Amino acid sequence: MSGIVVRGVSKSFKGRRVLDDISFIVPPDSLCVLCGPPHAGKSVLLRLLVGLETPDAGALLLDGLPLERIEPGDRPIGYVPQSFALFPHLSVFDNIAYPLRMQRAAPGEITRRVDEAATLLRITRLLAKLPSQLSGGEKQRVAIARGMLKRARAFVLDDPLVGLDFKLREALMDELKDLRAVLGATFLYATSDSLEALAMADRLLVLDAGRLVADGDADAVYHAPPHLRAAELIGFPRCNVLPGRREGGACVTSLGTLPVPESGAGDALSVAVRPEQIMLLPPGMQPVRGLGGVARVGLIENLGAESVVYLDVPGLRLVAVPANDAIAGLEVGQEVSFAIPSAELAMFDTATGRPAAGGASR
Ligand SMILES: Nc1ncnc2c1ncn2[C@@H]1O[C@H](COP(=O)(O)OP(=O)(O)OP(=O)(O)O)[C@@H](O)[C@H]1O
Repeated sequence: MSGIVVRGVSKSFKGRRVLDDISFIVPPDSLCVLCGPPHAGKSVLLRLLVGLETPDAGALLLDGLPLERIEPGDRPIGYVPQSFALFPHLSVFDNIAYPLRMQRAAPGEITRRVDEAATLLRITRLLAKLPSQLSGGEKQRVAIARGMLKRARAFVLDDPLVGLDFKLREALMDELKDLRAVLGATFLYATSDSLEALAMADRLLVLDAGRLVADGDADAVYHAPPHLRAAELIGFPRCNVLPGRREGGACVTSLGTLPVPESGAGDALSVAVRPEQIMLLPPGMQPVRGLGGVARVGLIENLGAESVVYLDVPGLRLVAVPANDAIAGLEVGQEVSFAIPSAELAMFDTATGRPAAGGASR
């Protein structure tokens, strides 16, 4: 099997399991994003691939080759670590050249390869500068160039855009996607930012507390999350989670009742409601089917292209991103009717986080 294969990998530190039986494949020549909150285990997983840590169990393969048989320094994997720690006393050229010097490459080759990487990352004009003379974004480009220098079939990038302002991140995201295509390489890219993950990913892996809770096409993970934690972790503004309980063939929530078929799921259920699934209704109109009710507008955040509206209902604050024409004239404190069509809602067994089979989820 080509690409990166992670099979049944577990890792503990001092008896505390930080990766629990992780399996996935990054197909060759694709960009796969590993997304998860801080401490999920993303860095540890990438460090296992490059050989900075050793797994307790499981196998890691690249293009069919078991990585444990290859010395860490010889693995054909480029690595952009999270803390890119450039040497402050070395020029940009020497920082990028450092791994090649360690490999005792010939001076001519070093110059050629550094120039090549600098051209790709558009930092040629910075080569003579010291890190202290660079902006945050420029430092990041230098770190990426250094990671890309290796003749590698795969690259792992650990949250390479963390801490940059949004505009720069957007630009670098596009550049990294182009760069991957130019290199024709396999990328595994870790981030804790779910919007970055959705923007970057061909394929999306969601890691939560050392467990893989989603693995699939980014769009599918967003619209039909395979686990409650994936619904909660992917998307901004955050997904609303409505507590419910099974009563016969129904899931009863404080906003109404949904049909739920018999399954192995427990009686405590959670309904995931994306902010854009909440519809504000014109005055006097009541929801016909699905969930809904009357809420007081708690807060309106204008994000430019869209507005986030916080709706207070007894015991619950819902986050909504209504259609633009629905919010015209809306004011804080006002009462509004809202509806949540049931057809697109995902429902989960609260105890396990797994989909409550069938139900209203797609
Ligand atoms: N060498 C180590 N010794 C002990 N614990 C470690 C070690 N490396 C990582 N951990 C622990 O493993 C867990 C996962 O860490 P990891 O750095 O992989 O998280 P992460 O998902 O990359 O988070 P972040 O987004 O904050 O970088 C954390 O609880 C961390 O403290």
